[in-house]
Amino acid sequence: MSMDDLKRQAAARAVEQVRDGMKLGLGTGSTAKHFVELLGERVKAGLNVVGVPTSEATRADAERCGVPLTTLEEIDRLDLTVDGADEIDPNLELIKGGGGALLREKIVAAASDRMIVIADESKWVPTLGRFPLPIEVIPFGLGATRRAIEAVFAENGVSGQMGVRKAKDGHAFVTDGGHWIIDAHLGRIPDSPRLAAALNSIPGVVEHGLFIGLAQTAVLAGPQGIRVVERR
Ligand SMILES: O=C(CO)[C@H](O)[C@H](O)COP(=O)(O)O
Repeated sequence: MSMDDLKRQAAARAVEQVRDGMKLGLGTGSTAKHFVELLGERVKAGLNVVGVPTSEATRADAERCGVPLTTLEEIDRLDLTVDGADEIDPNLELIKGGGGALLREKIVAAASDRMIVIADESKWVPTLGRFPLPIEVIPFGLGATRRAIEAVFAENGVSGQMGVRKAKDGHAFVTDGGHWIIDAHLGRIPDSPRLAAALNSIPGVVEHGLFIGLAQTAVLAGPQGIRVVERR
């Protein structure tokens, strides 16, 4: 079974949690894309839902699949967000942002009563940090922001190479919000809630990929089947 088959299986399990009338957050990435496609099939069969997309890519996918869309201006809260992740630890803390959509993903997850994270088993880790931590920054004053990030890393006992993410054309990758992303190769983040709070305090940091206390459920698909982990 391919990795993509596993991602689709996790997405299919999450679609089972969707009820008629729900307001949904629609994640970004290859796993979330399966969810949008499967949701679109149910909408065509008569399911009544609305979704808030977490990226322009997901907006395009949802439109293609016939999933009705709304915004967080038009509605106050979402019932459920389903999104992928780059890493998931046993406390259901996450690293997200490999696809560059972390800012909208976090806004949407925080506006949701429940978040289900869907992934293949390879995303499950004992400790976050093997995947480079994405940090979304304002391009202005980048040097100062980088130094402030380095100082926060030192205070939190982590270190590693940092680089501005590049697009395929070699220029800086620009997020949907018009910002840049620094990827920090930390290897291991012993206290992710503490690091997350410290990064939030840096001027110039718009958002970071540590999702703390947001996911209630992880649906992990592996060769042996599906494992569902609930927040303790
Ligand atoms: O955070 C994300 C995008 O910003 C994605 O959810 C994350 O990168 C996982 O992607 P995939 O499902 O393609 O492995």
